[in-house]
Amino acid sequence: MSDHAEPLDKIVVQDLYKIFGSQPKKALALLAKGENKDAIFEKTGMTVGVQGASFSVKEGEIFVVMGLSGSGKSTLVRMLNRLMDPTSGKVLLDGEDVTTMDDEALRRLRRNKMSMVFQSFALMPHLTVVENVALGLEFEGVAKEDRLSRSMEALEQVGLSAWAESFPADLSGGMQQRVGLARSLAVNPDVLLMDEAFSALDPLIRTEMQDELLRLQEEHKRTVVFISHDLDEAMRIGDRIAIMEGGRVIQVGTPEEILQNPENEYVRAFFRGVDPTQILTAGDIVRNTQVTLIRHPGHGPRAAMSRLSNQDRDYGYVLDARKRFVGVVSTDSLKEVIDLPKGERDITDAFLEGAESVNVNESMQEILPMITANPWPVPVTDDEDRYLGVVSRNMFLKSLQRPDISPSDTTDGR
Ligand SMILES: Nc1ncnc2c1ncn2[C@@H]1O[C@H](COP(=O)(O)OP(=O)(O)OP(=O)(O)O)[C@@H](O)[C@H]1O
Repeated sequence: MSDHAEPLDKIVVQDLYKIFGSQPKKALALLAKGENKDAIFEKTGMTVGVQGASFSVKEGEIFVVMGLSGSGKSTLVRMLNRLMDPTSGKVLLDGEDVTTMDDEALRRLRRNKMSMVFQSFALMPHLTVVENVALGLEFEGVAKEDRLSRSMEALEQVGLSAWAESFPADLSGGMQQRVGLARSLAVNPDVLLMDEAFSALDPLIRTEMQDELLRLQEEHKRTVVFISHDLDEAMRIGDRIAIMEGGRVIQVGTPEEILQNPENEYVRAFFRGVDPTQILTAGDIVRNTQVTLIRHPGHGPRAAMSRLSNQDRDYGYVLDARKRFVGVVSTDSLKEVIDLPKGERDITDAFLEGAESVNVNESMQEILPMITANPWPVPVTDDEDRYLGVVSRNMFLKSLQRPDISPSDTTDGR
């Protein structure tokens, strides 16, 4: 039983379509007949922006929408707050249908619930930083004192309160992007829509902004829909990723799920570019706490079994008397051994194949195939073959989000 209730669906998208052109119905009819985007454009001159998108975004998660240029990411996300009107389908926010909202309801939605951060937005050079942040609120008709205090709060959240009275020209590119983020945060939205918000930044500042977003999430847990065409970014910040191809959402899942089970060649091609694995070693992310260690010899299968069951684990690591890692046992295999005639019941019989250990210095690139192929975590040993801990797929993926590991301080040979 879990202590935590499942997060609620914050946004539910149901069979959403966007056709650009004068006769959308004609294009929808052709889509229904199974014609594809290119054929429809050729026959009718109409462009299929998004077709049949259905998914939900959970409260508090960072949901990344990823895909090649022209795959429909921006169109999809702009329909969430009705910057674009869908041709058909529904978008529910907290159960309320956004697609049927009138102008007043839409204004309220954008003022209180959903705000959008763009890749490039113009800061007014003659306005101070805090006035620039307040601009969004002014636009939404918020009273002046309220505007300034909310803007100061937002600047504090992005670490720029000391710059409130400065002018944009005094700020670096990264700081200016923070001002853009602060502008959206000032609305105090439940939902942040971020359209390639960090793509124009140089790589170091981009990583810094990703960390900033993750830090803000720890404090506030907003629901974030983040468009990116960059897998590293998606894996680093995304709780789940939706992959778009030719207007369709072809796969939604955690990075781990997609990595393990890519829907098609297009998705696989994205994940071929997984790069951060090259800069992390197993030792960087090894963790001792997740496993139960079983001494061998000395513990019979029954004792090992009870240790595992006591801790609610399906597997344990077996060490020899000198604490060297010798293998893995699962409860299933232990059960089989317990059924053997007495005298033959050795824990060794229960060792699983494939739980090869890796050295602490091996890079994640090298152990990634093991991590994806095996259902259990991969044990990590030091140069003297002493067991140190395990690396699991989950930890590997999580490690991409760890701000304390930066590419510059993870080197091979540590
Ligand atoms: N206003 C428009 N009028 C006509 N076609 C459009 C319009 N906006 C987008 N499209 C088309 O819809 C499709 C999806 O475009 P969209 O901008 O949503 O893709 P994207 O994945 O966000 O691309 P990018 O990464 O380049 O921003 C493309 O074929 C595009 O040409």
